[in-house]
Amino acid sequence: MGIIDTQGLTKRYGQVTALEGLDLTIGEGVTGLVGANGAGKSTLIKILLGLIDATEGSAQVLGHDIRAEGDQIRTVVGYMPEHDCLPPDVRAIDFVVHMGRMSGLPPTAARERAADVLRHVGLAEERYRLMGGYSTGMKQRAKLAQALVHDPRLVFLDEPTNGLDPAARDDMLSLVSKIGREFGISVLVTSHLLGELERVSDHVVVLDGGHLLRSQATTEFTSDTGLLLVEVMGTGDAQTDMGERLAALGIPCRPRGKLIEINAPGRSDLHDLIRDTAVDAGVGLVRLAADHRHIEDVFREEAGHGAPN
Ligand SMILES: Nc1ncnc2c1ncn2[C@@H]1O[C@H](COP(=O)(O)OP(=O)(O)OP(=O)(O)O)[C@@H](O)[C@H]1O
Repeated sequence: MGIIDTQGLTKRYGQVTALEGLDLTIGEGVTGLVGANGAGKSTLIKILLGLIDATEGSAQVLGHDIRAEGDQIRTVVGYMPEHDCLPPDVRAIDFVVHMGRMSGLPPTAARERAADVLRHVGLAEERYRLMGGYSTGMKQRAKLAQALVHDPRLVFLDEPTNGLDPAARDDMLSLVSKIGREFGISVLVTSHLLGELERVSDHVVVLDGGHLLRSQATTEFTSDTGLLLVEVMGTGDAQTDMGERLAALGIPCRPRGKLIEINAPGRSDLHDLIRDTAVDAGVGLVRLAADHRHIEDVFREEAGHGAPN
């Protein structure tokens, strides 16, 4: 049994089928739930929280049945909704304390936990400001803090990077990773950007038009390509010099950006050869690493076109 299990889960909104016969098992750790806009990600989360009813099928969250035990589920699960839900004329500290109280924490514990989680998400001093004046990144952090205040075993984070610039996006993904690895809370995190969650997820679930397309460990997506990537540094055109020397030794290689891509799988002496060649050429070896595929590459190869995006 996983922390989330679904059997034949189906949701129809009138004529629209948002989820179709979903059979899914999700284990502990960080799971990325990816799919294009409208794939059914938010619908799945809302059904698992008991906020909306499934049309057909059944599901359990941490062993609790979603239809009969919604209250128990909400005491052990946190939820960061996709859309802005923060009252603008309330301070973050008061809001998060209130959410803690709503989840059953006594007043003192709620105040302590609220201060703790706001600090963890990077809103230390700012917690005394009204949330109406917050940037998008700060609002996302406040939403995340309220999802964590009652110390849940599992959190649902719906598009936590939405509307963030690249730096804030990176910060949010690091926070997601920290929740999973340092705090030991299991995470189900959604994104419509297929590759975005690769860095932080142990497992990836892909939805497409309400159907389950894949459910796999991230490492299975990002398998070794058999190629080696080398980066060198030196005076003049160190990359070309190194490439020409390797080619002269019969090593198939070509430039890839500022890297040299080497395609010689199965040569056991390759690492030594590259190191010796760098020494002979008088260049510094900055990087020598196996090349891994990215989740987007897997879909591009399989589908012959772009993956859900
Ligand atoms: N309340 C509703 N009434 C009617 N249709 C809905 C409702 N909520 C969602 N839908 C439809 O159900 C489908 C799945 O929507 P859902 O919001 O679950 O997808 P999503 O993967 O979360 O997409 P997004 O990233 O855009 O939020 C879409 O076709 C959407 O238009």
